[in-house]
This record gives sequence, C-alpha cells and structure tokens, in this order.
Amino acid sequence: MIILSNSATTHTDIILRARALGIPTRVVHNASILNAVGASGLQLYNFGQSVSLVFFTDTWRPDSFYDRVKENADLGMHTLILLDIKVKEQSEENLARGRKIYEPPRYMSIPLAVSQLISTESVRRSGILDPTTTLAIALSRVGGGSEEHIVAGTLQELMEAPEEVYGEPLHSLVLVGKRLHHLEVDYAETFALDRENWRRVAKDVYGCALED
Ligand SMILES: C[S@@+](CC[C@H](N)C(=O)[O-])C[C@H]1O[C@@H](n2cnc3c(N)ncnc32)[C@H](O)[C@@H]1O
Repeated sequence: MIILSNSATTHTDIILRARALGIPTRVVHNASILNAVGASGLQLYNFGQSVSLVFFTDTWRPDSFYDRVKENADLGMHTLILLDIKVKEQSEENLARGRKIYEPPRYMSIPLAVSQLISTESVRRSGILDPTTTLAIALSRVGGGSEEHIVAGTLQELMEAPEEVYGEPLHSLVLVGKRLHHLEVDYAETFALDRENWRRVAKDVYGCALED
C-alpha cells in the first residue's frame, strides 16, 4: 500500500492500521495545501496551527477553531483555514429511509467563511478578528494553473467581493498574523483587492516596516 504523504492524523491512522495487519506501506511525499499555501507569499515558518471551518447550521455552530486562531494570533502567526466540503451527503430523511440518494455537493465559499468568522468573533469577543483591520488571503485551486485564484484584503473586503473573484472550489483562507514581514506584504499586494488599503493596514495596524 502506498500513502501519498503522511501529513495528517488520517494518514498516520491508515499507516498504523495497515502495519498492524501486516500490510507493507510506503510514503510518497506529495504536494499539499499545507505547503502550497506558500503561493500566497506568506512564509511557511510564520504559520501556526491549521484549523478547519465547518458549515454552521441554525443549531450547530462549532467554534473550537477560534481557540487555535487566538493562540496563533497571540504569537503573531498566520492561520491556514481549511473550508468545509460536503460531498456524498444524505438528507436526514434519505438516511432514515436507507435510500442511497445524495445531496448535491457543497463547498464553503470565501464570503461565507468570513461571515462565519465574524459571527464567531461576535460571540467569543477576544478581538482577534476585525472586519476592517484583520488581513486575510483567500486561495482557490492552488496549483491548478489558470484556475488558481489568490485574493487578499481585509475580512470586510473579502466578504463583500463577488464570489466570481474567488474562482471554483476548493477554497482555503489564511488569517494574516501580526508578525508580518515586509516581503510578505509586498508579494501579496499583487493579489490585493485594494492595494493601497492592504499596505495601509499592514503598516498602521500590523506595524510592518514598509517603504512608502
Ligand atoms: C482534507 S483537507 C486537505 C487535503 C489535501 N490532500 C491536502 O493536504 O491538500 C481539504 C481542504 O484543503 C483545502 N484545499 C485542498 N486543496 C486545495 C487547493 N488546491 N487550493 C485551495 N485549497 C485547497 C480546502 O480548504 C479543502 O476543503
């Protein structure tokens, strides 16, 4: 059995279970969003823990990701947020009736992800996510040639941009940490919705030493 990369709990679990069954394993290292996120211009060694954001419902709004984001933010680190995908999901009724009918696939969009982050901030209130002063970078289809889209801005700018700006899923979002290097700002400026505001926030709010 060959596992393409061993970078997450799922992979480690599969390898350990295969070994326990006496199945030979071999890891072939592979590209992953965990390193391809470097396409944003943010340096990989400035990232903290990655988190996943799931679709909120009226009754289920899990926000434990916020604690990880806060830990990263307190250290000035960037946070990679993986966005929920729902494929091969059954409705409760079809599940209950044992019907193998699946709902259409759903992929969390960047504006939805940002609105969920802002609504979580309004509940948790640590002040780490602010619509106009938190910078973020949205990435879709990284490594997908002309289908790759990278868009940078404040949370508010990203939430208000039309969905077409982001291209097709899969999408990820990076919250920019305060320990921001001026080269990261310069590089990601190419992707900014509003270049002037990107530099202004980086300089005035993040305290990044930028040349005017
Ligand atoms: C299970 S996770 C990661 C799995 C994948 N094997 C990897 O390590 O890249 C799936 C999530 O990763 C992110 N993702 C994976 N590939 C991506 C890509 N090419 N561009 C942007 N985000 C991606 C999306 O947020 C997606 O919902």
